[in-house]
Amino acid sequence: MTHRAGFVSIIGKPNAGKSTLMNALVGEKMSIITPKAQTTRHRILGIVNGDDFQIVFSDTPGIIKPHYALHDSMMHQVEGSIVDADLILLVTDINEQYDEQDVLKKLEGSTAPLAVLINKIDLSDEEEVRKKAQYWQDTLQPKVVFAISALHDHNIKAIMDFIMENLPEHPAYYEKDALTDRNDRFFASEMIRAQIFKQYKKEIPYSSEVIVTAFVEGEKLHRISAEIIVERDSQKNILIGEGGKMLKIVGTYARRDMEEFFQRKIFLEMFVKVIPDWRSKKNYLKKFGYE
Ligand SMILES: Nc1nc2c(ncn2[C@@H]2O[C@H](COP(=O)(O)OP(=O)(O)OP(=O)(O)O)[C@@H](O)[C@H]2O)c(=O)[nH]1
Repeated sequence: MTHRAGFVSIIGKPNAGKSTLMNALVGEKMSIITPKAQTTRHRILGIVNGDDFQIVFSDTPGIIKPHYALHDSMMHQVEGSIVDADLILLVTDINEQYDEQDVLKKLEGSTAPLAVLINKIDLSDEEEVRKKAQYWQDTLQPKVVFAISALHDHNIKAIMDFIMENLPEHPAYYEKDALTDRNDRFFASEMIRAQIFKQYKKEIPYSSEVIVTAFVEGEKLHRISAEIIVERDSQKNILIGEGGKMLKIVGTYARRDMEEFFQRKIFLEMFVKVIPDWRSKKNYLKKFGYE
């Protein structure tokens, strides 16, 4: 029996719907999804296994011009995933105003087969889809252009078929029961970060990082301790809120998500810590897992 396996990179601008697509393709809630741009900070692998195939998806941070060392790391992860790719899925929001130069630049020199996915077509009409499809065909000459809605599972099957047709012959890269390269600590910290993105306005989410400092597994209960790092005292105060009100909301929702994800009761404690300008400091970024 021939076996197929390969790396499929999902790239695009912030907020295009990359994480939503990855979760739809993998069938698991692997990447956190929020209405805010730049939610995803790490490359996250999502693996789909069959008897004679293994697809290794990479969800990647949205492509932007870097303003902090943190962004440099995020963009390196995108570049790495393009280099590794056997196939590239470029996700673009149908309502994007032809402003994707940074994305096109990243793709220069890449020889992997490319599919352009015009996403969120549920928010548009046929005429616009036709125009955009033509634009992408002319601009990048991809192997194929799909009009999709990641949120509503529209045309996901067609993407899977395209991937299967273009997957190289290769042995599996990961164990056949692996779903991701990330561990439970990572997913726990991401679930807290998702709530920070959802509960606060602009500044706090982008200035926050979450580190799980302890993860003790029990048969009935997991005990999880986490630190939330912010850049300034003022942010710490906002994050905690009056009498701890805001932090309690974050904790409550994050705990619920964790209980669903891990299928266990969760005891969660969180501490807020200030590290001035951590986003610009290489040593802290390294410590937080940004290479
Ligand atoms: N209407 C509609 N909304 C969508 C669709 N796909 C994604 N969204 C929404 O778009 C927003 C961004 O989705 P994400 O999947 O987090 O986008 P992303 O590209 O991973 O974002 P970054 O992490 O910033 O790179 C969320 O509010 C999604 O619910 C779609 O097909 N239709």
